[in-house]
Amino acid sequence: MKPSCSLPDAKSSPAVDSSVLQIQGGHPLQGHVKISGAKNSALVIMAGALLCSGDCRIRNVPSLADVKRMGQVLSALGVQLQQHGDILDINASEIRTSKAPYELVTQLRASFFAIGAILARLGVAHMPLPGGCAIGARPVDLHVRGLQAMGAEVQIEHGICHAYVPGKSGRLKGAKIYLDIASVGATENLMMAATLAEGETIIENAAREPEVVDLANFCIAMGAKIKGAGTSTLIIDGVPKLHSTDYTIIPDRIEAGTFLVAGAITRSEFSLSPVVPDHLVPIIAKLRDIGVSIIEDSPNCLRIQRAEILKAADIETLPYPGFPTDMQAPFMSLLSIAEGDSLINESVFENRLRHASELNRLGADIRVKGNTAFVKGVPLLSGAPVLATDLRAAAALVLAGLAAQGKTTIQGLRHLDRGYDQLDKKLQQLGAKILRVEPQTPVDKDFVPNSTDAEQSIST
Ligand SMILES: CC(=O)N[C@H]1[C@@H](OP(=O)(O)OP(=O)(O)OC[C@H]2O[C@@H](n3ccc(=O)[nH]c3=O)[C@H](O)[C@@H]2O)O[C@H](CO)[C@@H](O)[C@@H]1O
Ligand SMILES: C=C(OP(=O)(O)O)C(=O)O
Repeated sequence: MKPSCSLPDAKSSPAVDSSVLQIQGGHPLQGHVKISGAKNSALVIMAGALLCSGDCRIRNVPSLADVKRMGQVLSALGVQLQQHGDILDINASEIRTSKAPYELVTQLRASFFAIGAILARLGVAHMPLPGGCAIGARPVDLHVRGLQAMGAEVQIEHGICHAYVPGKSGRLKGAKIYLDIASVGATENLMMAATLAEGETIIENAAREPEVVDLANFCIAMGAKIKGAGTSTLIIDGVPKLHSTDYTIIPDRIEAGTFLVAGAITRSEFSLSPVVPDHLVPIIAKLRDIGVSIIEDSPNCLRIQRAEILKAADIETLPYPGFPTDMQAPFMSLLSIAEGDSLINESVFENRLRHASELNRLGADIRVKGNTAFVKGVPLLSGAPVLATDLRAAAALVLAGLAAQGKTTIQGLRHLDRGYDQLDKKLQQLGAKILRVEPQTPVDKDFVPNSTDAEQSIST
């Protein structure tokens, strides 16, 4: 592999956040959309490649700002990366430094998940506290306590988590770990650390998300000994070394869910693939409660059918296989135009309802108290300027804009671009009137609503 990194450096990334999305709502979607690889798998599997002393080829990598930044984190550690389309080659045979750069790590959450892998390889790691969506405090205490249980000395000072493994071998030791919360990131971080530890690690109350299983399968493909992935007990037998592999990431269930909601909210019929229907069970079940029909065209292809009436439904977000917190905001958009009153309880993150007030700008009737949103369905939304406050809030506003009468302008696209692979382009291909306007781009006259557009309604 050539000693270079083909991912752009952070400074050369475009200042995407000054651009806006303009949406002319009320146009039904049709055709087929291709679902990209899962963001939350890609990011943690890139961290997992640090465990391997040889080449790793990762396929179906989505094109996302977070993936670029994660690539830059690895590159800053001295790891070799090469990208060709959706294939990413990573060679971590040499990790030159144990210090991850603050400017990059603080831009995403998953960067912190690499501390376990760095510690397992080098016996020392210095990792700034992470960034990611501002949806709650998001501490890393479970990650730290798990690493300590495996024999690491860990201290957080001046915003940096310093960890080292005392003793000659520099290897972490297998341990029994109980997670107070079934944290996705802590499960992944500790699982990676345990693959190269001495002896057996048991993680109880482990997260069961498909992305955790994907990471486990990737590690197993490199020779790790992991049992129980997808259950709440993980048993990892440490090995001294992991070998090269060629691995394909699962489809993104949250992107697929977002397109299903796009179909429901615009009362459209189209198909999407590839998907793993099993990963979408809680999302499809909730859409069916709301009155949306979804059929399997083929084993990995779903078709959403035009919804006649959208009915209110209650939602409580929960760890997998419960309803995913990452789909809560998109469903809030959908329920805002359903018939009747819905109650949404966000129980995973303590501050993840900020999109409610932006949806109200579009004419929704949502009241928030604590972690609960009371959604009174309205017959119609109407376009307005809105601001995205986090990744899924951005998606929710795009969906609401597709359904609203007239023009919606969305700012804060840096959130959207962190986690959706060209959402606007994919929607355009389905027939949506959506346009990204860069600061220097003259405004497209077609997107200035005229009376015909403004009068057009997608209501039944
Ligand atoms: C990059 C990535 O994969 N992000 C996903 C991951 O985030 P992430 O791994 O950060 O989410 P967690 O599962 O860890 O968080 C769940 C809850 O546990 C709490 N907690 C977590 C760790 C800890 O040490 N202490 C603690 O108290 C969090 O504040 C939160 O309230 O899972 C979330 C829950 O499905 C998803 O919304 C994110 O999209
Ligand atoms: C919360 C999310 O991402 P992150 O954990 O990367 O902030 C998300 O994907 O919705």
